[in-house]
Amino acid sequence: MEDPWQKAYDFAVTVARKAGEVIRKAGESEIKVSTKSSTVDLVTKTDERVEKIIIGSLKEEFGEGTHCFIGEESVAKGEPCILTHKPTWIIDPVDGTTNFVHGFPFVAVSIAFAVNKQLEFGVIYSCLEDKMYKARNGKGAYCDDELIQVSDVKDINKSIIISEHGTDRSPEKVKKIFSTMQKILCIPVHGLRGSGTAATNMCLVATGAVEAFFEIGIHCWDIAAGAVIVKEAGGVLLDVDGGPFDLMSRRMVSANNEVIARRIIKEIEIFSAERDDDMCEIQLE
Ligand SMILES: O=P(O)(O)O[C@H]1[C@H](O)[C@@H](O)[C@H](O)[C@H](O)[C@@H]1O
Ligand SMILES: [Mg+2]
Repeated sequence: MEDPWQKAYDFAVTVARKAGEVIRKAGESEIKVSTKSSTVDLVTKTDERVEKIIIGSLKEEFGEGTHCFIGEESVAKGEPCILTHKPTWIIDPVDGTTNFVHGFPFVAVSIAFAVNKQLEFGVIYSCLEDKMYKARNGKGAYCDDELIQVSDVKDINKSIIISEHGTDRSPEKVKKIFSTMQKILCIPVHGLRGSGTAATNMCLVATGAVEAFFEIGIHCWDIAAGAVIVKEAGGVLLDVDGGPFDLMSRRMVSANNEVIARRIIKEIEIFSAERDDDMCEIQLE
């Protein structure tokens, strides 16, 4: 049967590579930082420029009317962040902006595509490592055309777990984040890690380099592509309270299997994060 989204998938890979080249070549002035709101959420000219390139290319190829776009920088400028039944591109032009600014070598372009509120495919280009991760619903996950698979570790004591601190520095949230990390470290696990980009972290789960990655406070554009890649590599996605994964909830556990995911969930101290789709006042559907 003909796949209606094959062209979109191939195009996403091409656009992600093109965006990654722009990031790699960014000059001094394009790395200059401004800070969003009261957090330490950094943004550079490159974030904005790359998002324009990606959305511009997609609009040119697929038309503005039929496809919708949720992009980190567009939402920051007031565009709606609502997932409707329409074909929707979910884009993080530079995942790991803080890394990018500091020259810490993990920066990713993340592009996902959803139809009828279901994720159809995800593409993550880890542009400084030059690794292209991609997955389509029901068709497996790949890194540079090689099939990837999550680890088969079921014993939490033999695991490496990734967690991030996010960008919110309110003391009560930071306290909960570190308390959770302490509890997980002392289970004990082999180690705790963090690459500074949710997209790359999810690729590390998908390749079996780590057993799990969880975070509260991430956004749909950080994790949409990674969600398809983890699932297609044989992993699981859950909410931090053990319920079903919700892309717009700003919280997620991704893991190699449910045993590991649920063991971590037991230790997570949950704090509130405003939903992505509550950030917008206009409801489109
Ligand atoms: O803002 P960008 O796109 O760089 O993304 C975020 C990361 O992906 C998070 O895991 C991470 O914890 C931070 O919140 C970071 O901001
Ligand atoms: Mg991001």
